[in-house]
Amino acid sequence: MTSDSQALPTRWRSHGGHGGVAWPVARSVAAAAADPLDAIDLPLAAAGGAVLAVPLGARAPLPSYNTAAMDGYAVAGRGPWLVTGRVLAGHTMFRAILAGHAVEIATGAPVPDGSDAVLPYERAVRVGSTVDGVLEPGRHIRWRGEECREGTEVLPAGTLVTPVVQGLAASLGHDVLRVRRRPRVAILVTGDEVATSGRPGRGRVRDAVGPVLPGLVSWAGGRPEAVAAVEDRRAAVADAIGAAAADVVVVCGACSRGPADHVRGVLQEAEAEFLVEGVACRPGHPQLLARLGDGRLVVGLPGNPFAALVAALTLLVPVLTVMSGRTRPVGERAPLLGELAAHAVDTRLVAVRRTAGGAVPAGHDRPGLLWGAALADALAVVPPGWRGGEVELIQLPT
Ligand SMILES: Nc1nc2c(c(=O)[nH]1)N[C@H]1C(S)=C(S)[C@@H](COP(=O)(O)OP(=O)(O)OC[C@H]3O[C@@H](n4cnc5c(N)ncnc54)[C@H](O)[C@@H]3O)O[C@H]1N2
Ligand code: MOO
Repeated sequence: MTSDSQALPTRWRSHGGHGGVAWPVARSVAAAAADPLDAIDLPLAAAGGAVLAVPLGARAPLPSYNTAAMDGYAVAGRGPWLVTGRVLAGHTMFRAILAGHAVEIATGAPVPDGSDAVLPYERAVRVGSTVDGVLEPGRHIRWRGEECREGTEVLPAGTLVTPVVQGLAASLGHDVLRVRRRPRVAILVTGDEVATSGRPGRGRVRDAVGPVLPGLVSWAGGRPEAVAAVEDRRAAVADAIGAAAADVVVVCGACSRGPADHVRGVLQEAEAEFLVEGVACRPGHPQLLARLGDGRLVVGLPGNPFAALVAALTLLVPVLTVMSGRTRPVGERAPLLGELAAHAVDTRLVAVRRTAGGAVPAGHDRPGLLWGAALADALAVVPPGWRGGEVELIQLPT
């Protein structure tokens, strides 16, 4: 939750024309509408992308035994040393050696008690069964617990479980991680003109939003259900929303005010609480956020694909970020380069590429096409009346 969201009323309504709540307010209302989900235990391999619900601790000292850091000889006392055997990684046959003795040792093998150092092969002179060299006490041994003591808190709660964290957790002896449950997201795509394969013919348009949402949802911390196509009939939209077993239901299309735009009507009939109903931004103003009586959140996205992407980044991503326990990103700012006119009352979301000198508009960012967004790596947030200078950048899904 951001500080600007705390004093906000819970319900915001569009106020005529394009109108709608200010874009930054919509984003804050979305974040404030969600709470982190419960903590669950997941097998290590399945925990990627979730957030630690509790700190990650070391279940063993690391290394867990005195370990050879080089291939060579573990030596005890002063040289030359009598070589009494060989110990490889994974083998523990030499518990201890006496002063004047050495064992050949592989990197990763347990160093026998009594050893003073490991003498690497490169520094060793072997003659028959004796070896000699300059003893550097303590060298080339990773001592038990020197990297991390048992019980040490290594990562705080709230850390995103990345592949690197999964590797670290394995080193520390974890098989299961306690993480925040990731929100389940149902994805409904409406529109009788929408086709899911082939070349779009007359009166048909390829679904360009269904292919975006699963990746965007995962990237933002959620777990997408399979995309479901929904007929442009009120009962079909109502049934699909009603039956969606999810924490968040995303509906694409049918969010405006035309004869086939059923989402608002269905939500009104269900006595949903409207939290955002129209946002003063371009593109993407016909977007909405509502809470159903059973607590599920519904995010309505406009049908135009770039407008849908903008709306998903405005409402859906903050909701999923909070539910999944992730940290909301600190607003990145950069100068906006090139000729660009702000809108008088609406926030513009402009597809840009980051460069060393600032953000450069990618062009091709009409509401109906994802061309500009596909060329871009961020959206520039251009406030109404902006006259130049730095703007906020929001990350596009990767
Ligand atoms: N009287 C008004 N009409 C419209 C307004 C308005 O304020 N008053 N806003 C316009 C804007 S802006 C947008 S955006 C659209 C949003 O309308 P809907 O959310 O109801 O979306 P649809 O009407 O279903 O579709 C709009 C457009 O996008 C195409 N579409 C739909 N779904 C997909 C998809 N999955 N993939 C690709 N393209 C899709 C659809 O064919 C339409 O061309 O409303 C305006 N009208
Ligand atoms: O706001 Mo619409 O979303 O421009 O195409």
